[in-house]
Amino acid sequence: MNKGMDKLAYKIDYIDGILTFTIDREEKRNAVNDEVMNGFKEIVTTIYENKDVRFLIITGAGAKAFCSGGDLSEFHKLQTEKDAFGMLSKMGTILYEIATLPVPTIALINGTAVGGGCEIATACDFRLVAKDAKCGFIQGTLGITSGWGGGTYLLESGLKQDFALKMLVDSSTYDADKLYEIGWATNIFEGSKEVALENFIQHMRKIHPSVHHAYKEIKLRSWKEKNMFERVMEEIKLCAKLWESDEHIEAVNRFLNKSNK
Ligand SMILES: CC[C@@H](C(=O)O)C(=O)SCCNC(=O)CCNC(=O)[C@H](O)C(C)(C)COP(=O)(O)OP(=O)(O)OC[C@H]1O[C@@H](n2cnc3c(N)ncnc32)[C@H](O)[C@@H]1OP(=O)(O)O
Repeated sequence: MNKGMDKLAYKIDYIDGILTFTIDREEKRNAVNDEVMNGFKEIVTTIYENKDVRFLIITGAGAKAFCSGGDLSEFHKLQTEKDAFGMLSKMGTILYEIATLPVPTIALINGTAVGGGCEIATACDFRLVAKDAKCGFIQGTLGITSGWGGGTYLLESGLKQDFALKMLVDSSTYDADKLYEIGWATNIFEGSKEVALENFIQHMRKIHPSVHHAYKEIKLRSWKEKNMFERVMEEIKLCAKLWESDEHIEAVNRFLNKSNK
């Protein structure tokens, strides 16, 4: 790192066909700011330009959090529905691009995944969840709904409809065992996340990439038929409307004031 320069908010590693994107803001529980969004955009471009990439892994730095959602201190400055829609639709579009990549995507959930963090994980094809991690669509506690399209991915994820909708309306966190029981977690792991990942992909690795691309195409064809992108954008509009509400503004102020004490 150059002297005087801030460290990047994310890391991108590439080893042997595996591209790993790590949100690197441990001190903010890996909250997504504008720089992280741009990093996500960068990996989408990298994957389309580099045919050697076979898997995308998304994870968070440290052991505490996978991702705590949008950076409340940064995005709280957005005051109008229009401004909120600008930020939400930027990330929502990037997340849709990630969700529609031709390679398998894996959320390696090393710790808490809440709010937008839970949306990022839900947009991935698979979720490997650390035994002590808690995850949830907690947006309701802030007086808003999921704002990056995660509600739509969840409702299309094949989870029993009542479980999926309950996760959204509950707005609370679930532990790893419960997440596995309802089908949101693909696997639960204890110990090293790298080992958990290796165990998970060891069979997939032996399969030719064209087979993976074909299966993703089948999945994504059905999404296109269901107008997923349009539905994601409608979801984002609903969140942008609630963004201006007193309830949202007060809830975020409460969180930020508590954190600053
Ligand atoms: C905007 C998009 C929207 C969507 O579309 O879904 C959302 O994502 S809304 C949801 C936003 N996320 C949250 O409401 C989660 C807020 N964070 C927490 O509830 C907790 O921090 C935690 C994730 C459960 C972790 O708790 P803990 O381990 O006890 O850590 P602290 O609470 O002490 O936090 C440490 C440090 O990190 C800062 N922090 C945490 N999350 C965020 C965040 N989302 N944005 C900005 N900053 C965040 C927190 O303020 C602390 O900072 P300092 O006080 O400076 O140490």
